[in-house]
Amino acid sequence: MFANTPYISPSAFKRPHNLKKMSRLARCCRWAVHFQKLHHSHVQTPSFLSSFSTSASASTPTLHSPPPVRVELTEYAGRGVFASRRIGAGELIHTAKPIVSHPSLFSIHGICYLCLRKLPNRDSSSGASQTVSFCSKQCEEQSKKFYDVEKKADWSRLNEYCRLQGLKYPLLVKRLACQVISRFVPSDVLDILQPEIPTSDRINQMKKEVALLRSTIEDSDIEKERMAFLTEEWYTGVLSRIRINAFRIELTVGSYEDLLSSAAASVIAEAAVGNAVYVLPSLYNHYCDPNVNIWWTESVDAKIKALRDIEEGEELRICYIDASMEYEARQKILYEGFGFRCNCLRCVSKD
Ligand SMILES: C[S@@+](CC[C@H](N)C(=O)[O-])C[C@H]1O[C@@H](n2cnc3c(N)ncnc32)[C@H](O)[C@@H]1O
Repeated sequence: MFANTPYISPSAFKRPHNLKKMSRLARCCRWAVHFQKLHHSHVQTPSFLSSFSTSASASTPTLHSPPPVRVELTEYAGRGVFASRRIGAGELIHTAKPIVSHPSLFSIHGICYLCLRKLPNRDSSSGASQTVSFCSKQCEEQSKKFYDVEKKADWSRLNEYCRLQGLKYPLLVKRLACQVISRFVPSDVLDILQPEIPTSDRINQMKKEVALLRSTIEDSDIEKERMAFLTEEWYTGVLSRIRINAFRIELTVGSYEDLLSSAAASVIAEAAVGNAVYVLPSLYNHYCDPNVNIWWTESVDAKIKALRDIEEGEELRICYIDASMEYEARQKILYEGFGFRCNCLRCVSKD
């Protein structure tokens, strides 16, 4: 299983030339240590750690070969993902399972509560009295631990808060908190990801949210000591990482019926079925003319595919936003959402 985690180049650990490099190095070392801690942890190993798979051709993924990538420090953006061999256009580079996922409140009754797969004959927008469902015994089994915790509490206040404010990430934190309480993942599972630096407004908002989350869990019969991790510091750290690293999951259309319902959903609300955070996909940097693409077909399991031929040693980059947007709009969203100004060739030529 550990063999399937991406390779970190030893050169990333050698002869730092200056302090900036040393601090980047320290972050990279912490990341490697986290992988080891997770691997040796007595906590049940979550499925995302064994999820990397790759293939020589997109149609025949093999489960146990490591992906043809390595994680290294870049000159401009902390860590990045690089090709460890030549990769052909169209090749499925790897797949990934999420650390944490949650359906959007709009889709919640029409999709599997764990893998976000569409449930047959379900109208996603129907009544709030409906309970959530799983698409298979396997998803039900995998969710059992955190769902047993979740079922003990009344989440209506948190759901209402998210609905009114148009927020989705507190739902991911709620799910993660239930996973930690049920000992499905350690409380520091997201620490390997880069956090955003929150503004003071955001910090105040997060203080309110953690109070809401704590009081909801306190009102259930979960033992106090199992929620000791749930502090303002934990919530802020987790949400700051989710904000930079969460993916909005839009399933690619499979049938004519799917096409109609996704068209309807995009008019009524939005086409995303939910949000999720992964490990390896979160290490890809952004480029406005990307060489790889991340996409979802029937479930939350992500697929990373080469958009063109990639040489060994080339950095693999995805586009975080809608690449068809104009230069100014792209710069604004990247700066406000991800905290950086893009210097890619398209942006330099203001394309
Ligand atoms: C999802 S993380 C990507 C992995 C990250 N480099 C790391 O070390 O964990 C997104 C963050 O990486 C940095 N980043 C990604 N693409 C960038 C780019 N094209 N230029 C500058 N910074 C970038 C930004 O700080 C951004 O908020």
